[in-house]
Amino acid sequence: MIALGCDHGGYELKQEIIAYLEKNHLEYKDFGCFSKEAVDYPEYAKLVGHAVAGGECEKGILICGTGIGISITANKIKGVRAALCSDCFSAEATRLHNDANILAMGGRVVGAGLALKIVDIFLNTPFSGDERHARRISKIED
Ligand SMILES: O=C[C@H](O)[C@H](O)[C@H](O)COP(=O)(O)O
Repeated sequence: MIALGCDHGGYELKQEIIAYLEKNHLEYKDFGCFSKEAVDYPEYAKLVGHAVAGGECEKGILICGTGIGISITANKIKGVRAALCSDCFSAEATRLHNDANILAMGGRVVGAGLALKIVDIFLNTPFSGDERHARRISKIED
């Protein structure tokens, strides 16, 4: 199950991601927001962050205008490793090296074509399992 959340700056891109997930028969839970009306991104970062950290959802995707505020907020929740990505290399590396469990993007930064490629890579790249990366992640958790 993939947790989705956004603010008004990420709403349109989230709709594109929902279409992608549905096309690929991937289960998701949408925590809002549900329109382009202005809202406060910390509310949605909190909902998605807790859903992922608590185990209700395996991964999450958060989108605000830049992806910055929503990722800053999500990373304050213990157990969340949110990665702000605007390129494919980072999306792959953060899964391989950081075992990131939330992808953050900026709806005002990346176009839908690139964003969907980033989502695809993020969802389909496993953690490498390398000892050095596991050791560093455990230091994050500490
Ligand atoms: O980091 C914050 C996000 O990019 C927000 O989406 C952004 O600050 C919202 O800006 P505004 O209220 O001007 O639409």
